[in-house]
Amino acid sequence: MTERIVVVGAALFDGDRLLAARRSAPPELAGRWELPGGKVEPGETPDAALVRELHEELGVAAEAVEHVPGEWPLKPPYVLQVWTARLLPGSADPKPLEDHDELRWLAPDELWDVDWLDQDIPAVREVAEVRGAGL
Ligand SMILES: Nc1nc2c([nH]c(=O)n2[C@H]2C[C@H](O)[C@@H](COP(=O)(O)OP(=O)(O)OP(=O)(O)O)O2)c(=O)[nH]1
Repeated sequence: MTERIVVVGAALFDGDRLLAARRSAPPELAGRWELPGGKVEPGETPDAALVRELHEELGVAAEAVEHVPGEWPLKPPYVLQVWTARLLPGSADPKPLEDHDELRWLAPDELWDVDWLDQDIPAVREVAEVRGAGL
C-alpha cells in the first residue's frame, strides 16, 4: 500500500477574482504560482486544514465553500484536492506571511497571466469550469 497525503489548495474568491500566491520556497517551486494551502494533518478534515493553512499563510479568516471535483497528482505521496473558499466578514486582507512572496487577485480574463505550477494548471482549469457553472 502506498501512502497518500492530501494537499488542500484553496480557490479563494473575492467576487469573481481568484487569489493566486507566488511560492518563495523550496528552490524548485519558488517563483511559480499556486493555490494557497498545504498538507492535511493526521486526523484533520481537508476543509479544516484549508481554514488553518489560510490563517497561517495569509493571516485571513476564511471558510471552505465547495469541493472542486477531481484530484491531481503531485510529487508522490502527495495529491492535490481543491476547495473553493471565501473570506469571512471582518477578515483581514490576505498578506504573504509564509511560503509566498507575492499575491494577486486574478479577474476571470487574467486567470492565465501568472506562471502556475504545472500540476496546478488542470486544477485551476477545473476551478474556472465550476465557477463558470455558477458554483
Ligand atoms: N499548497 C499548495 N501546495 C502545492 C500546490 N501545488 C503543488 O504542487 N504543491 C506542493 C508544494 C509542496 O510540495 C506541497 C505542499 O506543501 P506546503 O509547503 O504548501 O504544505 P505545508 O504548509 O503543509 O508544508 P509544511 O511546511 O508544513 O511541510 O504540495 C498548490 O496548489 N498548493
